[in-house]
Amino acid sequence: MTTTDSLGGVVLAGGYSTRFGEADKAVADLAGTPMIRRVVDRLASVTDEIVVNCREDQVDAIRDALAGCEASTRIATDPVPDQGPLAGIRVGLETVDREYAAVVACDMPFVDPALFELLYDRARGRDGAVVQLEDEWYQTTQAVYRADAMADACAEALEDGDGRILAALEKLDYAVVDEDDLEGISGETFESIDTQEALREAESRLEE
Ligand SMILES: Nc1nc2c(ncn2[C@@H]2O[C@H](COP(=O)(O)OP(=O)(O)OP(=O)(O)O)[C@@H](O)[C@H]2O)c(=O)[nH]1
Ligand SMILES: [Mg+2]
Repeated sequence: MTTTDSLGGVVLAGGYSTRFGEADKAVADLAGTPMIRRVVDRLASVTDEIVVNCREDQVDAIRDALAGCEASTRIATDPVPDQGPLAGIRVGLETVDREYAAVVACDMPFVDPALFELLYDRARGRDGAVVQLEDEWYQTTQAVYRADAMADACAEALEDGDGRILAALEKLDYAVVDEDDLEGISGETFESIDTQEALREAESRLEE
């Protein structure tokens, strides 16, 4: 991994989207554009290298969904599928060639790129920056991490048999960004589309 002053990006797409039904939510159409493409396009405005993590059997469909994207993306597949998001973060961060990387899940089509600028700023000199909303979990799938530190922490947590993203985070020196720091950031940024119903609801808003 090299040290540059630029930010890389990792898009997590290796899950089975069971709440979504038969289809893969990563490539699901949201108002004419696949969800993952929306995420990549937004991430591309603040990063100069994007790695998509998924399973081997998703590669063709994801390549199709990203065809013609302005941002060039590399795909890094899970050596073993279904090991949880922590394993996906590890693969993505081991592949990305930047000191810091913005990590975002493929089902967050309204992700605000400005959030990553804020998180990158807070993360510098440390191992990462993560938002904690009031009374809520850390937003670990929309965060900035020092790639090698978080990849190592993920590997250690997985070796310990602890697949929680928080188990990896606890090993890091990370900055916490709270709600008061999010002025100017879109309120929709953390919305994740987990079900067909959520997809339809998001679609109706986009078509308003
Ligand atoms: N590589 C990898 N990524 C995963 C795995 N499970 C979830 N993810 C990713 O982590 C992010 C958040 O996970 P979820 O929203 O629970 O997605 P999901 O697991 O595909 O969907 P559900 O089956 O409905 O929980 C998504 O971007 C997923 O693609 C996994 O086992 N391996
Ligand atoms: Mg899941």
